[in-house]
This record gives sequence, C-alpha cells and structure tokens, in this order.
Amino acid sequence: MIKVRGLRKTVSSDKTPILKGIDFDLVRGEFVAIVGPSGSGKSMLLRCLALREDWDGGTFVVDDLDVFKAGWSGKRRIRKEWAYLQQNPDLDPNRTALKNVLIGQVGQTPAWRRLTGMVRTDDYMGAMDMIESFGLLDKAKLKAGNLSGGERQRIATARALAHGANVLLADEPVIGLDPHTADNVLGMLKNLCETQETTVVAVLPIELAERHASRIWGMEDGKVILDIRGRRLTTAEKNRL
Ligand SMILES: Nc1ncnc2c1ncn2[C@@H]1O[C@H](COP(=O)(O)OP(=O)(O)OP(=O)(O)O)[C@@H](O)[C@H]1O
Repeated sequence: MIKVRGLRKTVSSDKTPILKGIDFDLVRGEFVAIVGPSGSGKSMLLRCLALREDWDGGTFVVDDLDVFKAGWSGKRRIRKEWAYLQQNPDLDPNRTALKNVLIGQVGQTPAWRRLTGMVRTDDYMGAMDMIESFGLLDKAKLKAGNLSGGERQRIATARALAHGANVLLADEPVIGLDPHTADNVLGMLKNLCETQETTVVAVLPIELAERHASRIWGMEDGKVILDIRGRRLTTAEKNRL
C-alpha cells in the first residue's frame, strides 16, 4: 500500500505551489494513468514520488515505512525498488541497448556492477527476454545513442523491469511511438500489473489512459480533481481537464 497525504510542492523562484495538496492510497498492481492539461503538475507529481524533488509538505508511507521519518534508509529503499522513467531517459549513449539494460539505473544496481559491467548469465538471459518483449531484439547490440526516442524509451522501461522494479513511475512512456507499438507496450505494462503486482503510475494521453489504465487521475492546477476506475471518460469529465 502506498499512502500519500497533503503532498505540496513549491519552487523557490515562485511562491505559488505547483502541487497543492495531493492525497491518495494506491494498492499493489494498480495501473494509474495521470491525465490533464499542460502545466497541471503531472510531471512534478511523478518527480516528487520518485524523490527526484524535495517535498514541501506531506506524508509518504509505503507499506509500513514512513519514508521521510525513516530518513536516509527510507529514501534509499524507494530509490532501489522504484523506477522513474523521465521523458528523455538517462541511457548511456555509448553503451549498447543490452548493456544499458544489464547494468541498470543508478540506485537500482550496485556500484561495483556499474563500474565493472560484470553480469551473470541469468541476468543476460533476463535482459534479452525483456528487450525481446519490447520488440527490440534486433537493436540490442546498437549503441543507445543511435536509437530513436521511442526505442530509447522502451529500452529504459525494459531496464527498469529487468531490475525488478516493483513500482514504475513513467512520464509519457509511449510518446513518439506508433499507435500499434504504444498499445503493445502499455498492454505489457498492464499484464505486469496483473501478474506480478507491479504498480505503474504513468502520464498518458486520455485515449490510452481509457484503454489501458485500471485507474485514472485527472490533474488540474496542481490538484487531482478526478480519481476514477479506468473507463471511458464522459464528456463532462473531459471538459473538466
Ligand atoms: N523548476 C521549476 N521552476 C519553476 N516552475 C516550474 C519548475 N518545474 C515545473 N514548474 C512549473 O510547474 C508547473 C507544472 O509543471 P509540470 O512539468 O509538472 O506540468 P505537466 O502537467 O507535466 O505539463 P506538460 O504536460 O506540459 O508536460 C508548470 O507551470 C511549470 O512551468
């Protein structure tokens, strides 16, 4: 269970809060899509949940762990077990797609492994399976710098999942993908939620949210103004966003 109460975020240059008190409970295995107009705070919410931003107020409880009260160890656990996929994923452009998946993300992978690049056969097989399931087996040996934006995004998602992230926070994970591939990737994420109890919180366009998410949050001006089970939004609901 993930429990957030009163999440507030203000940036120092501007005293108007960007997030104005967000509350929610999330259970394992939910696939939440965040929708809403540009500037409503979708990316900031994900960044705060990923602890890429300091919070200005609020409580954050994951299972029985009060993340902020636990201090360094609480934050470390989130960084280790949760994956954050930003719009431009932080892949190493000089390493192959496969190597990026194998060595993982800072925070998820022991430093010695990142430095030496040493991997076990099981890890290799797991990484190749994951790359294949994202339809990129033929790109595994290409340097990440030579992949398209959509391919990089899929490799970053594969990397997070290959390292066993149990919560995936993804900022527009299918941007730039053709509709068929976008549906495939989201279908895969949905399947992971259902079979592995992975929790996904992703910023998505409304029509993809309607099709794939188990829950939809609509954001407006730093607040969640709509929190519904995944389904087609009514015209009135769409007009609020
Ligand atoms: N570091 C910052 N300094 C000042 N303002 C910021 C900062 N980061 C975000 N903002 C502002 O906070 C608001 C919310 O930004 P955020 O990126 O979360 O919006 P969004 O809903 O993800 O938008 P989009 O759909 O365009 O990506 C915006 O008005 C943005 O300009």
